[in-house]
Order: sequence, then C-alpha cells, then structure tokens
Amino acid sequence: MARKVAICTLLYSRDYLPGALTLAYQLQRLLKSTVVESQITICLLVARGLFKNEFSAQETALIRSLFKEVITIEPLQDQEKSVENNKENLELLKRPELAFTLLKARLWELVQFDQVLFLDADTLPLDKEFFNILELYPEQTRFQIAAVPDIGWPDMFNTGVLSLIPDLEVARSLQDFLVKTVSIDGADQGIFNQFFNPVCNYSREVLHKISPLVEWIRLPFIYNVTMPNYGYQSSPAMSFFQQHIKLVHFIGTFKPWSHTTSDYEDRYHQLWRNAHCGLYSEYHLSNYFTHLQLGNVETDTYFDHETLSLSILLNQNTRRKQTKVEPDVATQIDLNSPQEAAIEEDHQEPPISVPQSAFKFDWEDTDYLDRVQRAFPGSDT
Ligand SMILES: O=c1ccn([C@@H]2O[C@H](COP(=O)(O)OP(=O)(O)O[C@H]3O[C@H](CO)[C@@H](O)[C@H](O)[C@H]3O)[C@@H](O)[C@H]2O)c(=O)[nH]1
Ligand SMILES: [Mn+2]
Repeated sequence: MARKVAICTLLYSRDYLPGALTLAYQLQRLLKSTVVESQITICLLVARGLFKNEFSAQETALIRSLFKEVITIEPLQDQEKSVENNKENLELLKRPELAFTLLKARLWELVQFDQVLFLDADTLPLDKEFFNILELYPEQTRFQIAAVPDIGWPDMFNTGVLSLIPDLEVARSLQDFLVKTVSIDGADQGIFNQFFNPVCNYSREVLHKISPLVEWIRLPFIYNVTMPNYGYQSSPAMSFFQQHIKLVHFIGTFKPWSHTTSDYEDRYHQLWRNAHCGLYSEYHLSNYFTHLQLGNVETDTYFDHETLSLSILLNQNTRRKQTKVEPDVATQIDLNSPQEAAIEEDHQEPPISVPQSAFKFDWEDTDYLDRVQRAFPGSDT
C-alpha cells in the first residue's frame, strides 16, 4: 500500500498568511507530475480561533483551495503556562510572537499519515528534487526527528524543516516535556532539541522513559538553507553549493512579504516574489485584493489571465458545504472536538466582503501578542 505523506505548515496569526499560501502554491506547482504526487497531502495546521473568526470568506476559500486538508488545532494543554515559563528566554530572541510555535508539537498527532514533513510558512522549496527529502531515511522511526543543523548553533537543528513519524505516545511525551521544561530559545526549536537531540543532554531520564532510541537525524543543509546567513564562509559556500539548494528559509523578523522589494534584491527573495505573483495570477486575486498591502509596500497587482477565479472557488466552496464537505477535498479535523460540530459552525461564516489591507503586516503593533492570543479563545488558564 502506498505510504501517506503529509506536507504541513503552521499558521496561528494572519500575518503569516501570505507565506503559507505562497508555500502551498509552490508545493502544488512542484508536485505536479512527480512520482510522489499521489502520496502527498498538503495540509495547513491552523489555530481554531484564527480560522473561524479572523478570515474573510475569500481568504477561507483560498486556503481551502490551496491546502487539501485544513486541520484546525486547539491550544496545547497548559500552553499558557509554557508560554509564561519560556518568556524570559524568548526575550533573548526578541521575538515574542514565536511563543506559540510550540504548537508544532501537535504534528505527532497526525497519525492518519505515515510520515509528516513540516515546513515553516517562511520557506520556499525550489525544485522537484526537494521531495527527495522524503526518501533520505526510509527507516526513520517514530523516535527520530530528521532536520538540518541550525546556522546559529550547528550542533542543534533548525525546526523550519522537519521530517517525523506521527505517533500518539511520542506526542504525549513531547507535550508533557514541554510543559515541564523551559525551552532554550523560549520556543519550539529549543524544546525540540532538548527532547530529541542528545547534545542538549538535558533530559536523559525523561527521554529514556520513552525510548533510548530518541535521536536527531542530521539532514544536509541544502534542504533548509536559512537566510540571511552572514558567516565567514557563507559567500564562497553559497556560490559553490548554489545549484544544489533545494529549499530556502527566510528566518528572522523580516519576511519576504514584510519589507520593501528594494531592501532585498537577492535571487531568493526574487524567487519568493515570483511564486507569490504566480499565485496572484492563477487565482485572479487582483479582482479581490487590489492594492493588497504587503508590509509597507502597496502592491498594485493586475493580472489578466483566463484562469480559475476566486469567485468560482467561492461558489465551489459553498456547494461543498451544502454537500457536507468531502473529506478528501476539504477535510477539517478538530483534534479536540467532534468533526460534525466543526462543520456546523462553518455554516455561519460571515457574508462575503472585500477585506481592507487583507494581509497587512504590522509587527510594530504593541498589542501583537494579544492578537495572537485571541486565536486561542477559551484556553486553559
Ligand atoms: O506570528 C506567527 C509566528 C510564526 N508562525 C508560524 O510559526 C513558524 C515559525 O516562525 P518563524 O518566523 O518562521 O521563525 P524563524 O524566524 O524561522 O525562527 C526560528 O525559531 C523559531 C522558534 O524556535 C522556529 O519555529 C523556526 O523554525 C526557526 O527557524 C512560521 O513560519 C509560521 O508557520 C505563525 O503562524 N504566526
Ligand atoms: Mn521560519
């Protein structure tokens, strides 16, 4: 029987929507006519409150058409407590918005798949060969995580690209562990290293309770080339390895959708913008999102193609709902509540309206964290 593989990204605030959509579009494009195409499901793990309450009908339709499965997730147990414990270390990163990346711990719950490849929303796979990553370790076990060394501390792995084998026991152990442990960086990367990576040597006892086989499989850097990367070797190495790079990852505060084009003229930002424009063009987004505001850039896009328009998608979406959502077309799995309830609520979507500055990017907002927290109404504490 063919293996079932999910390629997932995570979304818990709307600011990252341009990244998630562009990634899904690029994945779809690259997957076309590959041998693995039929095995792969492109999934979005999205905070329930965000998905239900903060997107317009157009955005929801667009998300559903780009992601084969939309999986709404609840906060982790004692999430607020973990966020509070991690606060001090997260301040070292100066990225308070990363507190909820701990939600990646839900990936191990996706046991309907044999393998999950997680990609941050700020990643861009570059060619079909990227999918070789799925075959690098066919023997990978549920106790192993496969990831690329982090450029900031290469004995640790970066959590923007992760291959894992879903398993409920591991999910539970990891989720327990992250409530009890302060993360090195206050977010998922620290804690996943503390759990899987013996170098962090933190919790041998805890780990041995699950299995002595817990470990990090080190993947080649070409599968997660983080940028910016200003190391002393980076320029010569970049030029030497350039042709082999399979995925780039725009780490840090500034994302390709959040700054003016003239700030970043390098080849990879250009490739991201090309993918983003392809998405606009193919989905006729200019009809709905004219003057779409990407950070401080007003993008006046107009494309005149005879392709699938968003109004058609919206109609399809409405029809789908009338037939109670086909699982393989637009599955919505609410991990903590019955699926029927999730579908019922869906009927109460607000009427179609044209959003203003749909993807407005405003890191500087002082209430940013509050807004992210609103994505999790009714959390435990
Ligand atoms: O407001 C936010 C912030 C993050 N995300 C999601 O979480 C991911 C991680 O955030 P990102 O801004 O991509 O973090 P990085 O700048 O890449 O920072 C590093 O540190 C993070 C915290 O440990 C890890 O999650 C990353 O994989 C690692 O590359 C994003 O890609 C999104 O999928 C949101 O949905 N909303
Ligand atoms: Mn990232």
